[in-house]
Amino acid sequence: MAELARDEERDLGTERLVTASADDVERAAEAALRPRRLDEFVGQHVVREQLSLVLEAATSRGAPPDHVLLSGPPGLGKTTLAMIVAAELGSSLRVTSGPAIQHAGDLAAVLSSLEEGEVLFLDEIHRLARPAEELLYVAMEDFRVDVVVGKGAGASAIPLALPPFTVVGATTRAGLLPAPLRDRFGFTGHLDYYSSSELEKVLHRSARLLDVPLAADAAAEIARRSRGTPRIANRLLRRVRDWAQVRGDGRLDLAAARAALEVYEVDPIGLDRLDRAVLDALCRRFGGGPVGLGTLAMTVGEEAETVETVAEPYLVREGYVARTPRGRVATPAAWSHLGLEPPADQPALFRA
Ligand SMILES: Nc1ncnc2c1ncn2[C@@H]1O[C@H](COP(=O)(O)OP(=O)(O)OP(=O)(O)O)[C@@H](O)[C@H]1O
Repeated sequence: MAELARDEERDLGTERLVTASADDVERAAEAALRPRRLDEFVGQHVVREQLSLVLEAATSRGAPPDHVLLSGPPGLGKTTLAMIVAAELGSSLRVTSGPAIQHAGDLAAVLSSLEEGEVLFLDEIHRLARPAEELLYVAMEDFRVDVVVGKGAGASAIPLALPPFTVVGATTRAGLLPAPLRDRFGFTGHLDYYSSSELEKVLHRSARLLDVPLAADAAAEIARRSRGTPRIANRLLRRVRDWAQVRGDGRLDLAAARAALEVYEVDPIGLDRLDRAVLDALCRRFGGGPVGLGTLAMTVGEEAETVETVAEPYLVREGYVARTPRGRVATPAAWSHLGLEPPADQPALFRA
């Protein structure tokens, strides 16, 4: 069920400007903006410092580092960091993902083709099938895969030694990883949402790479609307660039940023049309709630899953909506964002 929700989020999310996930076309556009080395990677100071120690120590020992697990929401830089790990080690990166591996044999084929010191990036590692997961434990710990030959009672396993390599696993749901798999990672880093000033740095760096003039106040405006996520910041930057080229004078200043983001219906705190429709329904139609998810979804003309997986996570994270056992409730921040006064009989939960 959790997986269904995740897929739903991906399918529906790609149509939104403020989604944290990306489709293949966008990933191609992103490639040009990826930091290549650890010192270009903005923010995440703790993970960066810890990872840099792991990598430097391994390099000075002349041996591959411990396996690395990166967890955190989409769009915060897990893939970028995996690429950086390979670059810092001066080795090549092989990329696959949990859903791409249908059978244990697929993973055995990837593992047995690895060369010494290579980095294997396993995205969405929490979605590996159980038999593949078990094969991975052994490969990570003993650098060995057991190749099964024959079928049924006559089947036997032939151990195949692997050269030392490093797995970089990425997951948006570390909690779903079984403990034995989690334990195989010598280093685990959790990526968190970025501050506005970190996102401004990301934006200035991207603007330099795209060769567009980005004013400081425009960068601050875009950063504020980017939901703490570099992927969203870079996407909004590209839309502001479009506006400046077509409707403006090519400069990405504050007026251009505001005008472009108004066209794309991304409001001053990064809410889009659906987010605002949810808040609006909660406050104006249901007096702040509590209201059930199904009713709320029907009111905004969306499926319940869409409201739950696409709009709600950010609204809840930012404190505009609370989920209570009796239903969804608008917080005082939601009322004030809509420019409305909360009614005197607001749920007890939020009365001063
Ligand atoms: N710390 C950072 N500094 C600069 N740019 C960043 C940083 N983190 C991410 N980005 C940019 O954001 C985009 C998305 O990053 P990335 O693909 O690494 O995210 P992800 O966490 O792997 O997402 P997903 O879980 O969807 O695969 C990239 O284009 C990258 O350039």
